[in-house]
Amino acid sequence: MSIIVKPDGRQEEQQRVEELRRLMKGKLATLERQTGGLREEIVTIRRHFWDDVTVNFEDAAETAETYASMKQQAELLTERERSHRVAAVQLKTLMRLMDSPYFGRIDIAYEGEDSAAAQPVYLGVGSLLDESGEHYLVYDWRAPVSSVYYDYGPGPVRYTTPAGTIRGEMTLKRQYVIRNGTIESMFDTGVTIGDELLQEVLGKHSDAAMKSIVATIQREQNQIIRNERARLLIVQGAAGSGKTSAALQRVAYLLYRYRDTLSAEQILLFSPNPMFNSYISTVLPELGEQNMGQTTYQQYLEHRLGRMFRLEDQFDSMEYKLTAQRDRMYNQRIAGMTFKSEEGFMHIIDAYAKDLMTQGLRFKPLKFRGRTLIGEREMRERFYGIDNSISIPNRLRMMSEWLLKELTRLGKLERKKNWVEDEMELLDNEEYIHSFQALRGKNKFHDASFDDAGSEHDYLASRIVQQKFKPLRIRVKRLKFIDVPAIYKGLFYRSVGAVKFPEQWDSIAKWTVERLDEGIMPYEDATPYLYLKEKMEGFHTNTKIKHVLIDEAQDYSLFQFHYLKRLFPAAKMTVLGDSNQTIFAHASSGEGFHRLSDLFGADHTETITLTRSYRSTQEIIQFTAGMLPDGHRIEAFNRSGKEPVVTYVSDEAAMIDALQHKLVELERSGYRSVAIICKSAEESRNIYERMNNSCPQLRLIRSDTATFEKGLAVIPSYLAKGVEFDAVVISDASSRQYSAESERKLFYTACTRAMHELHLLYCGELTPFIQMG
Ligand SMILES: Nc1ncnc2c1ncn2[C@@H]1O[C@H](COP(=O)(O)OP(=O)(O)OP(=O)(O)O)[C@@H](O)[C@H]1O
Repeated sequence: MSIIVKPDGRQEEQQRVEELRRLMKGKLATLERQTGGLREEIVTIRRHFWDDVTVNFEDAAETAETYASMKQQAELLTERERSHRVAAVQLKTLMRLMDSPYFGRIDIAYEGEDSAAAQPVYLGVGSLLDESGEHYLVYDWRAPVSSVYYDYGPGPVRYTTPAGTIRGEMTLKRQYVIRNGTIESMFDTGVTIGDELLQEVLGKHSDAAMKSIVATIQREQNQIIRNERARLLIVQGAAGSGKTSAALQRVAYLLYRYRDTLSAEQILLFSPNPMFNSYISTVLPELGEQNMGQTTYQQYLEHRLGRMFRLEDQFDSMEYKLTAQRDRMYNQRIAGMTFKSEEGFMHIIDAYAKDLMTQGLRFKPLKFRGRTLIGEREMRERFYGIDNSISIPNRLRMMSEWLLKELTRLGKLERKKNWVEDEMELLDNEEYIHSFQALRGKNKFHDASFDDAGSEHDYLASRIVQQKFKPLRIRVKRLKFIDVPAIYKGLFYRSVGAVKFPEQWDSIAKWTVERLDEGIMPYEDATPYLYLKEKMEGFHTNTKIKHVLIDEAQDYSLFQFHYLKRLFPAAKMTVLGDSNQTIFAHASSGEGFHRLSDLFGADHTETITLTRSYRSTQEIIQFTAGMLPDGHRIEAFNRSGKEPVVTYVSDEAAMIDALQHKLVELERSGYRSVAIICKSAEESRNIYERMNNSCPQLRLIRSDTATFEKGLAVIPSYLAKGVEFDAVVISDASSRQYSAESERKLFYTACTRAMHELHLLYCGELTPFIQMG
């Protein structure tokens, strides 16, 4: 039987798998030989590179000959290296396909063909060609034709290729579970990818890392993965609806679709915390792609701020919000966090920057050996003496040129100072010889006289001054003569004018200035500060990045989105979030996420909403949806499990006992990951310390935890976002912990981390967010 003919029954299908595996084994053996041979060749060429090159620079002709032979050798090496890379990629693809060559099949009769002539298209995690290299035995899941598998059921279909739209009729849609070359199950399905397979995938216990979902991508997720039009793609999706999964599949898709022009380094993912990075890190390599760049907004801010300030951690500000209610500044601080993250504050900074065009810019005097060389006043006068229709960044560049010239002039005067003589005496012989040679090179000695002391003295003096002035010149070139902290503080001394500031603005302003004076940058000030800084200096944009993906986007403020948009002007943005999981203080309204569509304008924006949730059992989804006013919109995937269990405990000691009991019970049930989710880091630490002795395998997750692992963990609610566990125990679901409206979403986020079982303990009164039926 030929492997490109259409098999019908299971036996024929199995035969096809076997034929494919035989073919792959043959290909593997050839490729292994080829890569081995190429590797040896490369090593040999590198080792003997110069043996085969005739080096002769005696005259122009010989030199040209030498270059030509070097070029030839280099080209040979490059060509072998390229062949090796290509073969290595093919080898990896084959190895991936070996166990499970494909997961789906669609039979398509193209427009004008009889449906009996429908040809099968098999889909796998890579493509496979037959021996002739002309027919696809397996199509990559990202190939244009593969989209039909995700978008349609049997009936009329169409898909887009770079050459245009293709229409046809799907006569069969089949799914397979193939392991170790054996078809374990196989079923024909309708429009959506069959529930059976999803049931099986979702019913499994969790892994230490996220899995790829290629075989079961749902139609609406496919819209996210393959979207190429939108400059801004907004994905609003319920907890567990596959936003992160779809985002990662999208990266794999883009890398395939634009493989000649797009590389993994040109894609950047902003994720919520370092542990999340580890959690998702295996998905792309599993699909045969390199991981994209990953960062957190916090890391990005730190990188931009440099060492000027100690940046407060986003999680510290969250912890403050959750635990510092008794702090005298609490209400002001929270109001300040919200205000500073709104678009309105950005406009205030815009207006301030406009004022700075004519007054108020602050400079740092250029000092040398304790003396002021160029004072702030002189700089200010110079700056405001320049035509004020010229933008601030351009004027600063002009200032920088002027300052450099001034430094050259002042440097000449400096050479005559006593300190230069002192330094000269300390010079060692080497320095002298070096200057002598340099001077000879410059032809500064007259008549080749050896001891032109005057020249040598001047030269050494100028070198000494030059060296000592070097840091000053670098500061000037880097525009470090602008006093950005003072300018930012100036914002808080301004009269409030017509703008509507929060009532407590005076104390917020005072508090902010005090923090900055202490060298601390509050988290909520970091973005406004950098925005203002870049408005002065000119934006340091990164045009290399072509795609920015922002996960857990509900926790970003509109201000942050504007800032990111400016930093990556050449990038398309994919923004994924769930406003029901907005938990950070600076984004408490979820406003940023709601108003995102204004960022690029309606014409460049597309929004996709995911309402079906896959992570948790029906029972858990129903229970958690009840916590939300719009919870009825969330659709549960049809997978049943145990009802969530709410247990009353009399006091804290009883809570610890109950937690221990639950952990033992859940571990016995065979779950691989169980988390005790607490509201704050403080509560997590407390529980961990009390349970650590009797449960040594328990792991405490903190904001700097870098790896996600299976097992038992205690974790603060806000660090658990984005990840999932087989079973979750909420340590304290009492109204004492969760009753304010702002805590509703936090509680919802914590509960929706559970895949199979959810347990809640409470002491005193139960949180009002739970509706007991
Ligand atoms: N099409 C699918 N096929 C199989 N599994 C899926 C599919 N979509 C989502 N899942 C699974 O559902 C779970 C939740 O997915 P994911 O973490 O991507 O959701 P999310 O929307 O980012 O969640 P949250 O907002 O709660 O962090 C994961 O275990 C994922 O593998």
